[in-house]
Amino acid sequence: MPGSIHPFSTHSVTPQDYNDLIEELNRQVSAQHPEDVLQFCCDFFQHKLSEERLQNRNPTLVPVHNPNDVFMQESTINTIDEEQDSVSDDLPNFQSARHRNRRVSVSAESMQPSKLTPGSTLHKKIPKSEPEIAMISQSLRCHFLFKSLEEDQCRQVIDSMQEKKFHAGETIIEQGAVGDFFYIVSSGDVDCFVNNIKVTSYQRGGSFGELALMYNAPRAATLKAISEVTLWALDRVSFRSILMENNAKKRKMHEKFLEDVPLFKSLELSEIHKIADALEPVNFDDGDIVLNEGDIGDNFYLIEQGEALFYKSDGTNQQLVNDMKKGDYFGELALLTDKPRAATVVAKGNLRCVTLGKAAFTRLLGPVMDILKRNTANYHAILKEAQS
Ligand SMILES: Nc1ncnc2c1ncn2[C@@H]1O[C@@H]2COP(=O)(O)O[C@H]2[C@H]1O
Repeated sequence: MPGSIHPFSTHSVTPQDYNDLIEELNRQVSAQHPEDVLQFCCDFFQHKLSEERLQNRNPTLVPVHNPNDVFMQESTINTIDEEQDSVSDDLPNFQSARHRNRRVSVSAESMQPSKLTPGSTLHKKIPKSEPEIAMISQSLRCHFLFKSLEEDQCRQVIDSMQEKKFHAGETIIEQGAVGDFFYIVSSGDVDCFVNNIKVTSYQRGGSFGELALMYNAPRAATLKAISEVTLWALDRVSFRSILMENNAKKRKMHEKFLEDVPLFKSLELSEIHKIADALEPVNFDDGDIVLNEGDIGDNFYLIEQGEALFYKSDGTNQQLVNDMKKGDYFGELALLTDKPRAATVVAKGNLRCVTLGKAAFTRLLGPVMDILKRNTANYHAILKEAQS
């Protein structure tokens, strides 16, 4: 616009403004002691830039945020048609990742739920049949990310989901691409490949595509339709606006505890965060059976509070073989070996645990798998001793 000052030009920032910014940054760095100072500074300025752009209603392109962005500001990814766009090619995480039929622009927009007013475009209501609503609702209830949502948040997720159809052979998600949607399968079969190796498949009620949206990471796997497929898709903006605040609370709650768990001492903070996100709390009263010897194993447990007793059957009696306390873990043996549970676990007093399902256990505990395997040798020794 001739004669007008660009709202983000240096003209709008006085030397005093600049000094104030630097001082604020210094204060935050001193208060929060970030592990990655450069990333922290980068997030700080991105946050400021996004705020200013929002105020000026000029959502131009900004870089993608760090998954651990403490400023709770998220970039909004809009998928737009190839022929329409004005796209940034300098998105650090996603430079080479471009979807086949879509191009991706990243614009500054607040993801804080408090800033999303009802009736805004983010709170859309896409009509669905009752059976589809029931199916989506059931699928969400089984998903670690959505399980703890309030009823109205769940409803928002369901309302926001849009139908997408794919033909047999079509790629739904490409490994390395930018994350744009989280999906629930309505009908058809979908195969999942990591580095061209099939790792799993999904049918009606199955869901995928959450990782890239949660962590601003490139897609971790390729998903292909192997029949005619209909999916319900939750766009990135809705996903983050509904889920992330909820998740931040959960992360805060478990983070401190996880950092003190000896097994996780070697992990990076970002790895701890991912584990915290996937945890599900479970409580037991005195004498409750947590799991039974001989059962199929489907969960890994960490003791957050209380004590657990381990019993092994000698054919007629139950023998006490071990006990565990806060920070200890159990349940990994059956997951590592695909064998039935090797002992019965009983709560002594009130027992509070957090659990990881098998898929999350395999995906997230890769970095400590060697330690887990090494430690199973101790169990074998304990169990042998108890049986002799
Ligand atoms: N072994 C696996 N590794 C990575 N992603 C997986 C795996 N199994 C299933 N997936 C899903 O495949 C999705 C690919 O996109 P995302 O990375 O967003 O989220 C990923 C998960 O939902």
